Amino acid sequence: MEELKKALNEKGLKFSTLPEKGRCLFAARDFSPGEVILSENPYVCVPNKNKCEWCFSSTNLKKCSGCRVIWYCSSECQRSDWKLHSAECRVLSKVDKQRVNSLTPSLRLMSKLCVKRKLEIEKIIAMSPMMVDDFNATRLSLHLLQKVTSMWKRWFLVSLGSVLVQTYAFYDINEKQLLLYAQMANLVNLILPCPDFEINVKEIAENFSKLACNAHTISDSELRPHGTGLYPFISIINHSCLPNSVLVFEGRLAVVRAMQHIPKGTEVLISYVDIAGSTLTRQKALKEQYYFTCACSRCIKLGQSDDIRESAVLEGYRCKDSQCDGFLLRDSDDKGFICQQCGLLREKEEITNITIKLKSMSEKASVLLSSGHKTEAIEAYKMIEELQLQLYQPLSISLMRNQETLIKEFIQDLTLWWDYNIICVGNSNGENFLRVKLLGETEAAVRSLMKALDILRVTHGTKSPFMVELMNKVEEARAEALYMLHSQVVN
Ligand SMILES: C[S@@+](CC[C@H](N)C(=O)[O-])C[C@H]1O[C@@H](n2cnc3c(N)ncnc32)[C@H](O)[C@@H]1O
Repeated sequence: MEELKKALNEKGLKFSTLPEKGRCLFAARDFSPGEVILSENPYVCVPNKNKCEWCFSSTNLKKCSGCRVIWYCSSECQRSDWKLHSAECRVLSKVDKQRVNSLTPSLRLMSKLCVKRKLEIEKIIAMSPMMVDDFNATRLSLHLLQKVTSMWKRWFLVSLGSVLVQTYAFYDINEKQLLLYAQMANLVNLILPCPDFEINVKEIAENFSKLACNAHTISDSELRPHGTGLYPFISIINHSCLPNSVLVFEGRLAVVRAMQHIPKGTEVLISYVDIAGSTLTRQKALKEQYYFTCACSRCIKLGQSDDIRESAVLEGYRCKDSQCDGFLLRDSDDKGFICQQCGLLREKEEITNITIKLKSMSEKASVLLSSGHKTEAIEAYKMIEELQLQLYQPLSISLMRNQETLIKEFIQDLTLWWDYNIICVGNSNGENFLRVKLLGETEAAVRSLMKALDILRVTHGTKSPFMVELMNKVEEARAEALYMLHSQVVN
């Protein structure tokens, strides 16, 4: 613990604990917007399936010739990973070929964790200042963890009797979760039968519980997930729905940057969930995955008029009268939703019909996209957008997500770039990314582009390869837009 405190102190940070949150990270000096608060390589990480173990690339992949389980895109990546993989390779090479496909990323993360701890304990590699024991397990589950061993035995017996589903119903949600961890621990035991490693099912089940609220999804600058990692220092940072910092990834390196001025003595806070959601949606997500009720300044407004309005705008329906911009609330007779501005009722039946239609259209669009029918998929997403505009508020999250999918497809096809010729900033999970919107005005496009870049400079810095490439592209786009503007004036 002393070593941890010292390491944090050197970074201008202070470790503390609060009764309602557990461990916390405080600023021990002022941080300015865009400044890196903490950057950390993972203690262990695994890529999603079919990606390079080291850099997460999905091209030029070759299987490790030792275990024939994991992939590398180059010999440099293989060399960089060898210290840890050489031990894991021995374990993985003994996995029954039939069972290789059962090695999900979370099982692999667990096996890597076991391997790394063994190497540290045997002093083959240096001990990290923070071990996995330091991670918190979900608070609610802590007292239940003692039950895990007996539970997994019970699960094993019950599953033999093929009545697992009925038995699950006896437990509350947290016990259910724990049973799942025990089940996964048992799987690790079955899949990795290795005499080198004594697998302690209880310890592994505990570690799964710790991973659930401490592991981070490693995503790229466009928020595409590539893997999962454990970052001991970063896992001390608590959540707020109004965060002062943001977590981004540069490859496998996790970087926390200040999004605003953070005065000395302030708690460093990031968002664990999509902050674009309504208070109820955010709280549900936090409760399900992290087992706590957020009491940030946004959440304490739950049920107040401002919060009700915000939720209705983000997740509610629009007025039947297309000229009215009022928000709708459920009427007391449960016939539908009433516009709070003009009093018009939007019937439940109409809403249900559009919702069913949207669901079926979205399923079809997603099948078209995943099967490579890009043009048809884009047309389908445009039709979804039209229907969503009839149902939802203009700032609706569902609408924003659909536009995000459309934009990603357009961006990949640069010939369509200028059809969607304005760029603005979207926000998801507290991280900023570029969004292109159908507005069609070059001057406004350039203004939005520069605004987007200003925000991204704060969240992503200026030196990462993503930002360097982006700034060059933006400069090109700006020059082209100015040329277009100039041509319009001349003609
Ligand atoms: C990644 S850990 C953060 C560090 C944690 N406080 C600890 O003691 O290790 C996530 C856990 O911290 C707690 N937590 C995070 N943010 C919180 C908040 N705003 N209010 C209460 N608990 C919080 C929850 O128990 C959550 O499952």
